[in-house]
Amino acid sequence: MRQKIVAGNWKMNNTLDEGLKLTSEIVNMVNDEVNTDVRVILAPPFVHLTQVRGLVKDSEKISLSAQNCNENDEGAFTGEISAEMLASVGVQYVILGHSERREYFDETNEQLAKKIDIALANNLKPIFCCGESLEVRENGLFKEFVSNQISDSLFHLGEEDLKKVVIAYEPIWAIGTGKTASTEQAQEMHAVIRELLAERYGADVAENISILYGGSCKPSNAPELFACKDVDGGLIGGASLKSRDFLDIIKSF
Ligand SMILES: O=C(CO)COP(=O)(O)O
Repeated sequence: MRQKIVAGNWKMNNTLDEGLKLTSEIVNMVNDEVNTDVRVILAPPFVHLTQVRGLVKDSEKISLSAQNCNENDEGAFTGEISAEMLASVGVQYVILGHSERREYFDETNEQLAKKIDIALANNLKPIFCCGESLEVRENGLFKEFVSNQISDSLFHLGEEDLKKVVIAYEPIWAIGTGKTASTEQAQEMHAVIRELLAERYGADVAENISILYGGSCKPSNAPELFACKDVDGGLIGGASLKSRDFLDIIKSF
């Protein structure tokens, strides 16, 4: 059975107090209401990680993620955070290749391959994001585009490392726009991704990789998205900032 996952990417939102309040609400609600085998992941800003970790560390269902890491081991990279630092404060996952980082910070597939390697070397599980712009969707080349993102950044990995990666398909035209991919569009791309993984790593490996959907996922559309055969959960932005909405999404399986 593939791991079901709902991850909340807070992006650059919440002061520390707000983040801790949100975390406490989520911890209580997950304890009280969630009895399925879904893994809940919180990805707060870097400066919240240590204290959020204090609140979630006793929860069997909740894990902690960072939103990025640098591709180098250590050194003169002012303002950056290494994978080793994240591991040292108890972080278990790291989001890599989010479209906002690709767009605003010019992250390339090649750079992301290095980030994936350094994350894995420090026992962090990458949540690797991929997804096409509206322009690429409309010119019809979206399957090739997303397949290239995945093969360029992940296909140098051996099987054991690839098994530790979670993939998040986030069509850029659906992020923060209120415009969700239809279930057909989501399922179609998730199946393309799984088939690509099967061709490179074999059907058994592909069957066990969790592929999350992201982009305007909310309580009203999560049930139908999560019911798709190849959708194993969601990477949630805006709706993860409200505990009730986030919980309702977690309970949508
Ligand atoms: O980018 C996302 C999660 O990483 C999705 O954001 P929204 O859920 O706000 O559209």
